[in-house]
Amino acid sequence: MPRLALSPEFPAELSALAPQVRRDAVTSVRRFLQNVSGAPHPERVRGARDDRIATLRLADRYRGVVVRQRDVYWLLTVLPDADAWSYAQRYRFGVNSVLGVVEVWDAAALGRVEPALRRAAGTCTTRLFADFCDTDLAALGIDHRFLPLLRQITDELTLEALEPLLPPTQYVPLAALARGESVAGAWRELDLCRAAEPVGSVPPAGSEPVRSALSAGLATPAASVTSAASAASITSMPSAGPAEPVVDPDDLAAALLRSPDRAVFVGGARELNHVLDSPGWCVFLHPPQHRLARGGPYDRPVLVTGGAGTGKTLIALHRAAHLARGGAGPVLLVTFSQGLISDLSAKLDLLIEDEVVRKRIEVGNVDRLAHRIVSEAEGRPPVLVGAAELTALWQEAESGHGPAFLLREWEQVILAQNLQTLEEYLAAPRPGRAVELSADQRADVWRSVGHVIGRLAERGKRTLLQLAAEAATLLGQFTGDLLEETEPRREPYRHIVVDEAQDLHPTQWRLLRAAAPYAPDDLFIVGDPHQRIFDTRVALGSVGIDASQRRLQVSYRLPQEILSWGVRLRGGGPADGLVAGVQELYGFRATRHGPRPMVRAYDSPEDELNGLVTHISQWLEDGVRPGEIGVAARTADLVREARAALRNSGVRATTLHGMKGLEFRRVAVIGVTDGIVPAPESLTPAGEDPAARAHDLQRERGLLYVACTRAHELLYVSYSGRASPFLPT
Ligand SMILES: Nc1ncnc2c1ncn2[C@@H]1O[C@H](COP(=O)(O)OP(=O)(O)OP(=O)(O)O)[C@@H](O)[C@H]1O
Repeated sequence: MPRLALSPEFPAELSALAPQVRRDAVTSVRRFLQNVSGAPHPERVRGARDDRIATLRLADRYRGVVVRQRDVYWLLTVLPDADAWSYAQRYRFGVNSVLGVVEVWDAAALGRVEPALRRAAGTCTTRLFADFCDTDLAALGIDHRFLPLLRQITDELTLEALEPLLPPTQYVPLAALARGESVAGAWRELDLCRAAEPVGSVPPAGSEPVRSALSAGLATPAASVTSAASAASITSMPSAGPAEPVVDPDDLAAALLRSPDRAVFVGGARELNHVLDSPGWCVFLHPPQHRLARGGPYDRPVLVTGGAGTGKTLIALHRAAHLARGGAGPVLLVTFSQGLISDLSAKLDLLIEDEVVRKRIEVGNVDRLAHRIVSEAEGRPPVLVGAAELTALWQEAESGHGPAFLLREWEQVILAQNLQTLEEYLAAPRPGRAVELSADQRADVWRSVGHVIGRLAERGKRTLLQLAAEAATLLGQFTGDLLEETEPRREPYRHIVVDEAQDLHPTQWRLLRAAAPYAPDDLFIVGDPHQRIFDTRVALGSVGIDASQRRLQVSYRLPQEILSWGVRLRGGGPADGLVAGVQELYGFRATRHGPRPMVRAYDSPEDELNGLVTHISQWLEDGVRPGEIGVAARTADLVREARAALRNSGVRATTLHGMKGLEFRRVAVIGVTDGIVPAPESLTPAGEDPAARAHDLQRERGLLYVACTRAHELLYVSYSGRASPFLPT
């Protein structure tokens, strides 16, 4: 029986075919898998660069292109006959000698550019890689067949121009060397392209240890398809020195298994259907995503940070699925809003076929969790206080400071540090609060807070943060020291996976920490401090979560043009929170190019709305579906006006806050006007607290950045009158 692996391009090409051709092609692939009569057989391709390449007739005038080795077939694409033959003649395939992953070379294009490269090199004496001998390059997995061409490269720009023609595992270490990295540094970058931690892997001499703080375990197979890298077999060289991984370049099956972004094995018709019917992200993970989602068990909590569109949510989904398959206990996947809960639940339904496994995962947010715990403990649902009522209470309690100041002090200093007594408050640091308070002033504030808490208690009402704090205390009582060792513990979840972690308050973190036992794989957290849209900045260490950190650098959503513009908009500067210290956007990059963001100035708000309608109509005429378009504005009024102007179009309009976690093909952000963004009413007056105002400004910037980074194809931004000061010039 043949062993069949599919590449991500195959389902994509297949779905673009006419229905009858598609049906015939699927039937042929099924027959091929079952090795029954009528199954297509491999036919050699004349002029192919790789003698393992063949075609399979899958439908009338359509062929699949395969790389085969013994009983292993890697089905790359399906194309009309002539295109299939030229595809087969264009590429060659290899195995990276260091990582053991498959590599696809655009050999025809490289052959075409070679004369030009040689000519350019003839007029120049410098060579980009002159300082590195062939042995250095071999240690970085550079294919020896590429060396003659590589030796002609004179500068970084030429190397960049070659990037689309090279496998990433060749380009990444070369780009690192070109940037001035040492061989060891380039090796570390290459090592990030692994989909699983190798057993017994050591870097070349002279490099620092690169083994992650995470476990070195290989991945567990997914339930339905044999996940690549799950059976990665990197053997250790039987030498006297430390174990070096040895890759067998002729073992295609092992290489495919190590390449979860390039191949997935399907064992039967059901698995074939699952791969063909699921979106690509369900099946093919990029190596760093695979390594994080399927790695472990992790003996400490894990925190994954990364810019917009780096796949954090996908990793969280795959991690939750992986943990649920492990079956150790219930999994909670935490996200931010009700809308995102439905979105993630629907994605989990797509990702997990097995109902029993799916039922092990609950998707929720912290408020819901707190509500449930307190309801169960008290026997009735808690009553929440409304914003207006709370403001009135702070006004009533005023002690020389306004309601906004007091609320911030309560939430960001007192609740954040769980301060229980005046003495604790007097001794507590007040990070992020610029206005100094004397001991007497603190005592006044404490009295005001006590007043509000007392009045709330009299009315039987609570804020969401109070609810979270109470729920954490209740869980602490269930699981605390008072229980006998033998008593079953009462944490409701075995694993918690947190998405959009940047906006959680310390009190909410305490609740989550209390909701899972201290055990391997307890907490897996993903977030981006640059996308924070609420005023919470917390280092996880300060709430008892000692997480090991991983960072993602590549955005798969954004074209480079939107990414670079967004980074300038965000300020590019560091952001604090989640980890101790600050996070930079440095190194954040995209994998593709697209149009530059369109920034349009209008004379009046009416003209601006007309401009929006014109652009959206054009997009719809271009064939973009309404559901693929997102419109956002800072204020609810502007959103209402946009909805009215776009009525019946089916296009979604929401606030900047509402864009969090979403993704659209095209995005229009309107009203990016001075006086609207940043929203004046959400800024603390500079005279009241300059540090709070600076934080407010950063938060408003973050909000605009979040909305603008939702587009994976096109971004349109407009304003009327004077532009928002946040817009890059
Ligand atoms: N393995 C993959 N296969 C297919 N598409 C992918 C993959 N990884 C990422 N993407 C693309 O990138 C998009 C962004 O992924 P995701 O929403 O998980 O990123 P994120 O880091 O959570 O983004 P943000 O922080 O901006 O909300 C996906 O919707 C998808 O279009």
